Amino acid sequence: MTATDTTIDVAGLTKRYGRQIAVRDVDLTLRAGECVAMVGHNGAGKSSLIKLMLGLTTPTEGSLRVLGADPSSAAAAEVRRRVGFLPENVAFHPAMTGRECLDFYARLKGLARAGNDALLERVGLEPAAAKRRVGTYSKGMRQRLGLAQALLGDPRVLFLDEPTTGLDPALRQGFYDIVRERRDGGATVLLCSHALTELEGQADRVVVMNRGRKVAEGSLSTLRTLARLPVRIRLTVAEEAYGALAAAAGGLTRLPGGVVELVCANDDKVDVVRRVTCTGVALTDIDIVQPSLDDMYAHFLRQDAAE
Ligand SMILES: Nc1ncnc2c1ncn2[C@@H]1O[C@H](COP(=O)(O)OP(=O)(O)OP(=O)(O)O)[C@@H](O)[C@H]1O
Repeated sequence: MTATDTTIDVAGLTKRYGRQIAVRDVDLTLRAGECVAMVGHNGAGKSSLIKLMLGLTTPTEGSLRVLGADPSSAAAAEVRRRVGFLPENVAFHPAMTGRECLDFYARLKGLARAGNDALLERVGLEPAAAKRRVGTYSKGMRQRLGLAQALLGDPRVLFLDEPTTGLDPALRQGFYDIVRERRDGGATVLLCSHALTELEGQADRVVVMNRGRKVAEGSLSTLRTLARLPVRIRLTVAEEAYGALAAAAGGLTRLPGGVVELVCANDDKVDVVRRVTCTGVALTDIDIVQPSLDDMYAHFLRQDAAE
C-alpha cells in the first residue's frame, strides 16, 4: 500500500453547529479498493462526516483531503465529478422517467449520456422500467435508480448512506454485488448503515462512531481481538451427557433442541473443545459462534460510555 492509494485523508476533523458538536477530532484514512462501513447510533455524526467529505459543509477544525483536494474548495470541481453519493432518502422528480432522471444527473456531472442505458440495466432497471415515470416506482426501483445516479462517471470514491434500508434480501444482495464490483475495480466505498449483520462479509473495515467520535476501527477480526468478547460453543448432545460436560467445561446453558452452550475466551476455545471431546460423550454437532458485529458494536459503545 503506498501513499498514492490514499483517497480520503481526515485529520483532527471537528464540525460544530453552534454549540452542537457533530464530529469530534476524527482521524481517518481510506484507500483505493476498500469498502469501509461506518456504523453508529442516530446522531453519531455519520452524515455530518459524509457532508464534510462531499464538500457540502466546511470543517470547524482539522484537515480533510478527498482525492488530494479540499472538497469544499473551488479547485475541487474536477474531484467532485469522481465522487458518487447515494443519500439516505433519495428523491427524484416523480414526473420524470428513470432514464430522464439519470440523463439529468449525467448532464450535471458534465458526462455523456451514452452509457446510461447500460448503467440502468446493471442496477436492474430494464428498458421498460427506465421508460416509466419515477412516481410509479417501488422503493426498490427508486433505490436502484439512486445507485445508478451515484455510479455515474465510474467514481473513484463512493458514499452510500443507508443504501439498503427497506430493500428485500434479494435486492440487498444485488446491491452488495455491485458495491463489491466497484471496490474490486479500485473504488473506495464508504457505506453507513444501521443494519450491522448484513455488513459482515461486505466491509473490509468497520469504523464505529459514537457522539461524533471515532471509538473503534479495524477489520472484523481486528475488532474481535480488541473487544476480547467471549465465544459461544454450542454442542448437540444427549441429555444424560450434560453432567459430564458441566464437570469438564464449567457452567453450561441449555438451549432448545438438545443444544448446550459453553461460553469461553476466544483463546481458550480449542482447549475447551479438547476437554469436552475427552469426556467421551457422543456429540451429534458442534458450532463455534463468534461475537457478531452487533455484539462488538454494543461493546465499543459501552466502553466509550464508561470512559
Ligand atoms: N445542520 C445541523 N445543525 C445543527 N445540528 C446538526 C446539524 N446536522 C447535524 N446536527 C447534529 O449533529 C449530530 C450528528 O448528526 P448526524 O446527522 O451527523 O448523525 P448521524 O450519525 O448521521 O445520524 P443518523 O443515523 O440519524 O443519520 C446530531 O446531534 C445532530 O442533531
